[in-house]
Amino acid sequence: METLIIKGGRPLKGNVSVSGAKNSAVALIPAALLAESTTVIENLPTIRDVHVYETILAELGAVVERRRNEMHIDAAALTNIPLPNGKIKQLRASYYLMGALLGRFGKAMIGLPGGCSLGPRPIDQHLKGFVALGAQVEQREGAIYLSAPNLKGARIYLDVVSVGATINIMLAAARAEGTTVIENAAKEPEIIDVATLLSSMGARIKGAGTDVIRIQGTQELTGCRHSIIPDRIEAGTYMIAAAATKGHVRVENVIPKHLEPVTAKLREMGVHVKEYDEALQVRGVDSTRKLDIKTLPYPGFPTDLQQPFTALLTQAEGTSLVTDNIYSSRFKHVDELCRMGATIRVEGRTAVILGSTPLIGSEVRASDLRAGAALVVAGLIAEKVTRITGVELIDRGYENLEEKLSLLGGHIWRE
Ligand SMILES: CC(=O)N[C@H]1[C@@H](OP(=O)(O)OP(=O)(O)OC[C@H]2O[C@@H](n3ccc(=O)[nH]c3=O)[C@H](O)[C@@H]2O)O[C@H](CO)[C@@H](O)[C@@H]1O
Ligand SMILES: C=C(OP(=O)(O)O)C(=O)O
Repeated sequence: METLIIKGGRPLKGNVSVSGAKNSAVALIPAALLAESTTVIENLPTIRDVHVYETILAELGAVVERRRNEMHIDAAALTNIPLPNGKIKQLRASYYLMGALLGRFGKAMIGLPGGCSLGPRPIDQHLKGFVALGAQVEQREGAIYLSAPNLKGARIYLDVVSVGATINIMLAAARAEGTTVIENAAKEPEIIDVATLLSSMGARIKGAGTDVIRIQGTQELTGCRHSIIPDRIEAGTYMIAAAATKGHVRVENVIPKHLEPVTAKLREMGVHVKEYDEALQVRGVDSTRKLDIKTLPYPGFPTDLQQPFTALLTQAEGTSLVTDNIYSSRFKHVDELCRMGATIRVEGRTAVILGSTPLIGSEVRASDLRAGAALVVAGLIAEKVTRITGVELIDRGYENLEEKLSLLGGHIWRE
């Protein structure tokens, strides 16, 4: 079992470069299976979710080659074997194999996905979309069976704004006959990234990034080359860590627009944030003001940064409120932060965080990916040594976390 060890109390200083986005990578890899020729994905982060996907692709018969941060995927000889469980359960985004295999073969059998446990995470909107495209859907013994000899474009209104359902429907629709219209679609930058790849492969997609997306499908998708957008959640985590340690950090290789909600909230606290074309510079201050945060679908404040931000708010002056409107129980980090001396109580979907609280290094466990990020931020602030277990969950989404933080002067290592 690996442990992350952090000796806190050192301000982070210097430059850090952000990797490609996890939530794009895990959608672009299955999207590549829609073509019968080679797709090259650049700026791929070296994270566990990508590694698990690589092994699933090998099981399916795709020829996968890794060259540094590139993945070459030749899906010409792909086979449509059932994927009931195992690797499928190790990540949330395995659900994209439903849309990809349905599009490519007209049928698929996939186990229910895993991913971070944040409260109920149904996939009813994904399935509603597949049914609208003409698929028969059956759920039994923990797996989904999909079959659609002829996928046909349709108008689909999502009852819930869902990143996964929007992308999954786009994948299947890219090879459907005719036009699909997704209404009340999610607008996250990762959706635009997937639309860009599918367009380069030959589908015609309009409206990605708005709440109405039109996809004109084709059977003629071909491989292409695509570079992944920067990971706004990784970038936000370094911005929060810089503010929390009262450091001075330039976060490079970012799209500042994608981080507007984080920049706005840091500025509201009194933290200095400067925007450049492809970088954000964060300078922490001695005293910060309390805040209220409400998570929302993009362009609102991202739920994936609510947990690390909570660690920062233990240092603000006054009592802050963090409400998660996306997930009902994304608060498993709270008990661990309290173990480190924080005073936080959870009332329904809201964490009430008492500020100006010194944190003391302790033995804590990352229950999920961003809970882990919250504990890393807390460990960087805390007096004495913090030992974090559950590191494999942090590895799902952060490339070279200790190296990047060490280069910024953080005292962090893995045992
Ligand atoms: C791999 C990936 O990209 N993961 C991201 C994706 O997860 P994921 O795609 O799973 O999240 P969704 O956007 O689908 O979920 C948003 C909300 O809709 C609900 N819902 C979703 C689908 C559905 O069929 N029915 C339903 O009720 C969910 O329970 C949740 O309350 O977006 C989340 C919200 O920004 C992020 O936290 C995750 O990091
Ligand atoms: C919740 C997350 O990931 P996933 O949906 O892959 O579990 C996340 O990246 O914070």
